[in-house]
Amino acid sequence: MAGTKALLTLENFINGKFVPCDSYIDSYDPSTGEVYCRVPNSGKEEIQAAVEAARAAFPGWSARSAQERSQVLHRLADLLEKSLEDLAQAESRDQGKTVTLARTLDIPRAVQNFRFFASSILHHTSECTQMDHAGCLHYTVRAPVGIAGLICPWNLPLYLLTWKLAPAIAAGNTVIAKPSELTSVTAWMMCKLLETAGVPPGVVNIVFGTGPRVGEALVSHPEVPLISFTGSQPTAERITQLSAPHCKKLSLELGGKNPAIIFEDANLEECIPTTVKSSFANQGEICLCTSRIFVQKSIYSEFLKKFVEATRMWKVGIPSDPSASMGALISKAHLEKVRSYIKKARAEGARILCGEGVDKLSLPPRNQAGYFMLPTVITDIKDESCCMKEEIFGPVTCVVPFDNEEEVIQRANSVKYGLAATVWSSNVGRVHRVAKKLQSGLVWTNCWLIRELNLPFGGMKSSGIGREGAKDSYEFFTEIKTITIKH
Ligand SMILES: NC(=O)C1=CN([C@@H]2O[C@H](COP(=O)(O)OP(=O)(O)OC[C@H]3O[C@@H](n4cnc5c(N)ncnc54)[C@H](O)[C@@H]3O)[C@@H](O)[C@H]2O)C=CC1
Ligand SMILES: N/C(=C\C=C\C(=O)O)C(=O)O
Repeated sequence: MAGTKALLTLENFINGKFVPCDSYIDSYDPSTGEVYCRVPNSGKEEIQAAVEAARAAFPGWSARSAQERSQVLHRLADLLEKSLEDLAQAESRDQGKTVTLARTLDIPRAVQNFRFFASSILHHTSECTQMDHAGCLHYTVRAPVGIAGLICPWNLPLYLLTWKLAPAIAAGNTVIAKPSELTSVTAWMMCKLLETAGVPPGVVNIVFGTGPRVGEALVSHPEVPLISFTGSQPTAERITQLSAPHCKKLSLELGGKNPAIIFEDANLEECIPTTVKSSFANQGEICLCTSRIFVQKSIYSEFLKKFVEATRMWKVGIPSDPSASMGALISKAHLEKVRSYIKKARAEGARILCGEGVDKLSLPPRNQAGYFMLPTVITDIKDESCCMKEEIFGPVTCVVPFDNEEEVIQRANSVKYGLAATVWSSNVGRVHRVAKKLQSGLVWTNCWLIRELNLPFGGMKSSGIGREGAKDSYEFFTEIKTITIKH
């Protein structure tokens, strides 16, 4: 345990108050490898207190009109926006990503999440049907489910927390959220804004700590009927097991092994920079990142040469460096895991074209113990290799050739995941055909990560269960009832 004097110490936020905890976990600055923060190591007791607060707040919050709740969300968005720079600096320090990315992606999207659901909650309609022969009118009503449990990962901390929190409270639920123990700071900072925004005590409770301890206490609690989770597949399995005895409603947003399919008629001027970005943005730590690049044989050599050149320009630097495209990975353990995949690829006879073990990474002395690595491109690798099958979740991408459309669709679909794919071609018919046949919840053609928050987001196969978005999140965070009126 590091000396605690200068360390930032977080507290749980329960019933509108910051509450200290009996024990704490060290949290590291990924760019230096030093402990800089202490995160509450909460457990069952803290979850019980949060459940009591959320239960007490539910009748009042759920009885408010959608317009009133919408106004609160708008105020919270405005307050977050005012703190954008502080939040961006904190997110970067906690997660390792560049300040530029936090400033231009993470925090703006957190603000947008509140504004988006503040607006969309006002526009839902319900169904109504007539049954004249029986003299009946049928209609549906929706009601908030109750206390929503939200469990979030470390890669896009405030971005993904607010993507769950905003629709949950907009729909009238009260919430207990558990951020990742690796990245808890911006959630704690957001708690300081809740009262000013007009969020009543107990509506939003944030309990910090590890998955096995506080995460499981939340999932197992009988008064939490709904869990929204983003993270890894093994954790999703555990959450499913613990939820089963209570028949909980589950939304599981999991990993991917996302293909990019690049046909010979692709516009390489656009495709190459976008595919570098889709492979390495946020250090490759986004579930939507590309990690298998299939390139049609006739342009394979040209693509590979230009792609490696462009990857070498994707600068790794300390997170505050405005010219850096990539910062540090989340943890030492994760860095080692990512590196181990490159070792395995090399042992299998694959070629590492740039990055780890090939190029030299230069860092200031203070950052030598940080969790940095270079973006790495692997080729001459078999589809059966673990690097082509498993989610690495780091700055590593594999490039392989293909002959024709049917073959590449079959190969792209040959993994257990089905989250996101990109297709590059100027043939509109082909783009439609291929997109339709890919086993993937999201397909971007000639682009990547252009998000329309109204439409369903989520994966098929082992990439998860359920979808998030305007209508989908509303349906998940509410229960529907059919009412029949005989007249
Ligand atoms: N969105 C995604 O697709 C993400 C995928 N991952 C994948 O997962 C791998 C491992 O990353 P982790 O942070 O370990 O992911 P994880 O799935 O263990 O963690 C995600 C969240 O679940 C919580 N959690 C862990 N065990 C739990 C349990 N038994 N009950 C309830 N909550 C629990 C964690 O504390 C964290 O808040 C990554 O290398 C990556 O491959 C990680 C983060 C996000
Ligand atoms: N769920 C993840 C990303 C979501 C992005 C979005 O909603 O735009 C992830 O990386 O885990």
